[in-house]
Amino acid sequence: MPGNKYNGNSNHFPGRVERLLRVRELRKSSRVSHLNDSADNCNGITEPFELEQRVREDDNFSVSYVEQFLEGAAAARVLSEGCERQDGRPFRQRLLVVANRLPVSAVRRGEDSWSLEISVGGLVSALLGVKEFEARWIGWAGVNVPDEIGQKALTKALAEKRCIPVFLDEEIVHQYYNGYCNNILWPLFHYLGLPQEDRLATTRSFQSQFAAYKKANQMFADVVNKHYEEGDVVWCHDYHLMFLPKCLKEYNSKMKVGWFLHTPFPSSEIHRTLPSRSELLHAVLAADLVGFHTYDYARHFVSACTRILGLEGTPEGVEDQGRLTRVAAFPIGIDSVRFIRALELPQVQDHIKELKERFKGRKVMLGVDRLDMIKGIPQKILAFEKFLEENAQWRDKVVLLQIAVPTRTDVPEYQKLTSQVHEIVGRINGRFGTLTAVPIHHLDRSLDFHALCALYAVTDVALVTSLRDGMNLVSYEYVACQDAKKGVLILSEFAGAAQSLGAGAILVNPWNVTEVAAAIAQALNMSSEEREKRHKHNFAHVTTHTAQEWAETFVSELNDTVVEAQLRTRQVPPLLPTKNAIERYLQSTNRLLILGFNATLTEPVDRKGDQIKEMELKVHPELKEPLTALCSDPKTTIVVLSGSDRNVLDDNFGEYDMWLAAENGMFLRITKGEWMTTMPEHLNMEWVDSVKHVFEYFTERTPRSHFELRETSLVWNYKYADVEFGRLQARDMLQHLWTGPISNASVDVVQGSRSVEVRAAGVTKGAAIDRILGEIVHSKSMRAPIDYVLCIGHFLGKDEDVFTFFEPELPSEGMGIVRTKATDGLKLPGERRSSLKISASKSGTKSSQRAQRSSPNSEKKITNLVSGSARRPSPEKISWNVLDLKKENYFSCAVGRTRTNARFTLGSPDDIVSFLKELADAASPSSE
Ligand SMILES: O=P(O)(O)OC[C@H]1O[C@H](O[C@H]2O[C@H](CO)[C@@H](O)[C@H](O)[C@H]2O)[C@H](O)[C@@H](O)[C@@H]1O
Ligand SMILES: O=c1ccn([C@@H]2O[C@H](COP(=O)(O)OP(=O)(O)O)[C@@H](O)[C@H]2O)c(=O)[nH]1
Repeated sequence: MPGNKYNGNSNHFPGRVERLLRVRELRKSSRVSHLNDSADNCNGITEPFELEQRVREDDNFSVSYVEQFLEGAAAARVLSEGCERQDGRPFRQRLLVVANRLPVSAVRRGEDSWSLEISVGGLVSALLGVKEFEARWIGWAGVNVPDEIGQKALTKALAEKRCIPVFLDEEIVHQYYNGYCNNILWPLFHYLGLPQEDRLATTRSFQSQFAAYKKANQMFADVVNKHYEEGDVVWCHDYHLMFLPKCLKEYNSKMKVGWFLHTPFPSSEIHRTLPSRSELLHAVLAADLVGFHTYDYARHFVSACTRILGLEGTPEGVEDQGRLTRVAAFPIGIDSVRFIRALELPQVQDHIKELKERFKGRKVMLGVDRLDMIKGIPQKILAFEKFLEENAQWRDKVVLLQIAVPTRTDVPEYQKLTSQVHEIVGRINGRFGTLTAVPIHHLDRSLDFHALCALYAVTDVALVTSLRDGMNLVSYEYVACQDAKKGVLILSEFAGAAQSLGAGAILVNPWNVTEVAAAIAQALNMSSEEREKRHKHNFAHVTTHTAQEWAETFVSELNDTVVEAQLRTRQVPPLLPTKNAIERYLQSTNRLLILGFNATLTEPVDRKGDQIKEMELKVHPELKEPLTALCSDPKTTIVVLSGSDRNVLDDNFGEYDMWLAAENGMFLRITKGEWMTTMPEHLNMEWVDSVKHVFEYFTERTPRSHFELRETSLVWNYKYADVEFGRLQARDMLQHLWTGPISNASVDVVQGSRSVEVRAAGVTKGAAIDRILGEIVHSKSMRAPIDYVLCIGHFLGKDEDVFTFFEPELPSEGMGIVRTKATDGLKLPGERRSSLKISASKSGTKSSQRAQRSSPNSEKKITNLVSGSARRPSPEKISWNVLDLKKENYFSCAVGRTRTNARFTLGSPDDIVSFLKELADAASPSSE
């Protein structure tokens, strides 16, 4: 195959980790040199100072911060390492960030005037921390703009902030954002289950919401496509845009597309309840790189793809027909410097003073959450109530400040939550409050950045009790602002942050109100030494694992994933050049077509796999005509070479005029004649009973696995069993076969992707082929050599020796098969061709000799193996080149595999059908 092992290319391609380590080093040294450059800067303004200066100068801090980010002040240094444009200027990679929400929400002030306010939420906070790229942000401005004047004016206002709007009308927002995103995906991904469909009005059924979701995603894609320039990196964010990678790749398969999920990805058992589960997974898999906050979420995603879609999960990601979607964990961080520096600002200091005064003599606990059911606000307040109940001495000495930012207020579940929280807070304040003080201060609003930083800095304990949370940046921000006070973080074990801040925090199960109450007591009573130790640990994490690091790592892995895919593609043989294969076929005089059966000529089955249907192999109904036509051509010999047993081939191909080679060529029959065996005479089959016991044992213990007892092999198949259990069982089985009592038997154990096969040693399709050829040549009384070979199949690695058997490009030395290079006068200078000399007195004798060579234990004679099968009598001695094959006339083709020895590939049996139809049409007498 071009570019495969025969090329002997010894160039060293650095592996993925090697490449990523290099990029990381470059990034680090670039940062050092950047800092040095900045320090040497004559006006002395380094980037953070510049930011701070702007903060001081600008009342509207948030918008200026957005501006600072979007102006790409620090530009794309990382990826520009070593890359200069021809004009010597550094290459700047553009990053298109695509998220449902823009970092600013628009408020209409007049027909053509708009003001912009920063959007609240973890995604916005994190991405604003990313300053290394020349970024454009594409998203929805959070407002319906039906008129053209308004749209134009808003587009212009946003363009100044390097934001590009996607205009979604009210109905779409209702069905896509409030409906599918926030009423279906959001609760499902946070383990809150799906809403009952009958609770929704008919216009809000799953179907219509999903249709709106797809439509909205296409609208985002249209805007990206409009602004995309070659070389850009497109980074899609979150559950709102799971369809986007697919839409983008359909438009331009070369686009570098990454997708990152900010929420948890739930266990596959939860995801599989979603009616559109498969479509969504496939759409995400169109991306080059898929990222999650934690390894757990990544693992759940891969497992959903293997269990629901039946794809292969590998340590790198998910593989579908040779294409890999890389899946990995990229824990997000915050721009810690921004918080640390903000604490020094006079307005923040003023806030801090005020707060200290206000809560003098009391310990202050803080909760900052969007008012969302995933944040566990009711559970938090109930735990606080329990704490007050059990610790009367603390009642007038502690206060809980709960900032509950209103969010998704159009969704009924969120409205209900607001009332529920108000009710509980009222009850507790009524119960424990005094005339002058209440234990809970509950605010239904957001705070500005400075007020938030001040709160983070003065409070003694932060209480994060999310029932599930993708990461939870509030916990990071709290730690960043606590370097003076060293407050305690109580953190839900169900927040992604628990994996990174778990060492320093007190981890709790938020559902266990008693445990949380105890954690509150522990935090309030903690010694300063312990607080310091815990804080130090988490502070180190928060200040090193920043939002910048997160984005740089993601984008550099995305770039690298594309490089890796290109390297992989180079190793993948090209698609079968069908036109050329047909042309060469028409020009040749003695053609041999070797066709596999299973997954080559079989009827397509539903992707999920219907076990009963699939186990009964059926030839593709559309192949009837082309096969009949091709078989009737006297210049063409067709052999179906399969692992299946004789009955299966009889049932499927009995009506055609062709050769059937069952059990990997151990039995051969021309359809007009009897079955004969080409089996080596002394093939040892004494192991069969022992292996059968082993297979029975594993089949009994592995639901939905089955085994097939053939005459020369046994196959245990676990394709329909639980994939992970099946693999474990296969491992156990293989261990036993390799090391147990039958390990010395003369067998080969062949591992398929979801099967284990045990065969007599030396039995392969390649080993059988010259015996088969001998019989065919003899039976057809062939006198002219075969000058065209087409060999197509979905073969196990071990059987791919049938591809190499005919390979004119291969040196003949060292091959276990009898082949000679053509040396006759027909050979032209520089011409490569394969030839096969049949020189033994009978093909069967030659075959059995070879089988003996490859299996030292095969001296025991095979007896009565097949009743009713005749061993062919010796054909008369023939000694001539039966094969005279120019490389241009050899077409080996793997079906549905990309790692192969074949020269070419085809994707599926459907492609074979189209090709054979075309071939038969071209060869039919009417088209001549
Ligand atoms: O824009 P909204 O619908 O009002 O919601 C705000 C954001 O909430 C979610 O944030 C998540 O991202 C954070 C950063 O990665 C993470 O720390 C947090 O755990 C997540 O809940 C949502 O994923 C965003 O899309 C929303 O913008
Ligand atoms: O009044 C507020 C309350 C919160 N936040 C920000 O909202 C984000 C919340 O992110 P988190 O990851 O904790 O949860 P999410 O809301 O994204 O689910 C944090 O960056 C907070 O600083 C804010 O800007 N103003």
